[in-house]
Amino acid sequence: MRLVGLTGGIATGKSTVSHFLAAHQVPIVDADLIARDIVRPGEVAFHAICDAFGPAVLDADGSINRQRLGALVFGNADQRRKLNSITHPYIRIEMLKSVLRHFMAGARLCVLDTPLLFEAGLHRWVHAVVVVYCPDGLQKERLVQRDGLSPLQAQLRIDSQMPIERKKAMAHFVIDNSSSLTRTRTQVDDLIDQLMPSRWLAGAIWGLLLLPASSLYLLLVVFQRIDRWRRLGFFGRGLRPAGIASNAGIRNPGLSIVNPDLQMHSLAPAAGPNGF
Ligand SMILES: CC(C)(COP(=O)(O)OP(=O)(O)OC[C@H]1O[C@@H](n2cnc3c(N)ncnc32)[C@H](O)[C@@H]1O)[C@@H](O)C(=O)NCCC(=O)NCCS
Ligand SMILES: Nc1ncnc2c1ncn2[C@@H]1O[C@H](COP(=O)(O)OP(=O)(O)OP(=O)(O)O)[C@@H](O)[C@H]1O
Repeated sequence: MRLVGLTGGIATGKSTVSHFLAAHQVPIVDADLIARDIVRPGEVAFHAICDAFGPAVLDADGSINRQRLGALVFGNADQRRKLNSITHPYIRIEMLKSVLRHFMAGARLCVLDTPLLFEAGLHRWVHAVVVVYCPDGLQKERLVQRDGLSPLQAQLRIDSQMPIERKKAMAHFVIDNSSSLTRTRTQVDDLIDQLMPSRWLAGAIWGLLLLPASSLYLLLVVFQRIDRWRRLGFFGRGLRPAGIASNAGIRNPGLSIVNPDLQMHSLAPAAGPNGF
């Protein structure tokens, strides 16, 4: 299977290109979707985010308010680094699991749709990098229009990433998405012709790597299950979920948190003097 990294700047058109790729039955591993899954209440990164950012980033129903967390991290490099250091390890593991699943299912090509491919160093792990490009003026215009942001908010998001011109210079392939969707689709069709490995090559690699790939997949699943049990305290006292251990206000009895995972742990034995 050939692994391709698809990246670009925010709102330069990665999802648009992914959509065209998916129409060719190419499997897509979407880092933004994974990033959303792992921060749902009770999921792996949720407690760590509560711990690091406090109750200000929670909604009344106990879920993370993405708009507020976004306002904190876009425009503040330290806060962004803090959020990335929590989420990125989990995103990487989920991406790897997803890649392995597509490999085991016999996919010949798999695309990692990852806005921060270069920033996170993931470009080193793929066969080729495709950058979806449009000039930054147009990027900002599309971002403002799509997300209803002010020009300043849009600029802060754009400035949180490596400049699109630099990404373009580092790409193996560039898809210019600054004109019509039809032109973009034509470029995607050409790209697939160039990137799709032959059946015999993909089949030979599949035969060779199926056993190690499935073993690695199984290991990751077991590792994650044990980690979850450990965090839930199934091994003796265990580790308290991060959000509860802090003095960031999560234990404030006046705060309405309906996540059962959190409630269960708020009944855990009293913490030591430093909260642990
Ligand atoms: C900050 C958050 C809460 C904002 O959520 P929101 O729903 O407003 O945006 P969404 O998740 O749809 O992301 C939109 C775009 O913002 C850009 N973006 C997201 N996170 C980051 C980041 N940490 N640094 C730079 N750009 C980012 C990407 O281009 C992404 O496509 C959210 O993006 C998040 O949890 N980010 C951290 C995880 C991450 O790095 N995600 C990117 C995938 S690797
Ligand atoms: N060729 C095009 N012509 C006009 N509008 C476009 C074109 N390509 C994308 N758009 C619009 O630009 C916006 C951004 O595109 P898209 O959502 O695909 O970007 P993205 O890179 O996936 O964004 P993000 O980084 O936030 O995930 C969308 O509203 C989309 O409809």
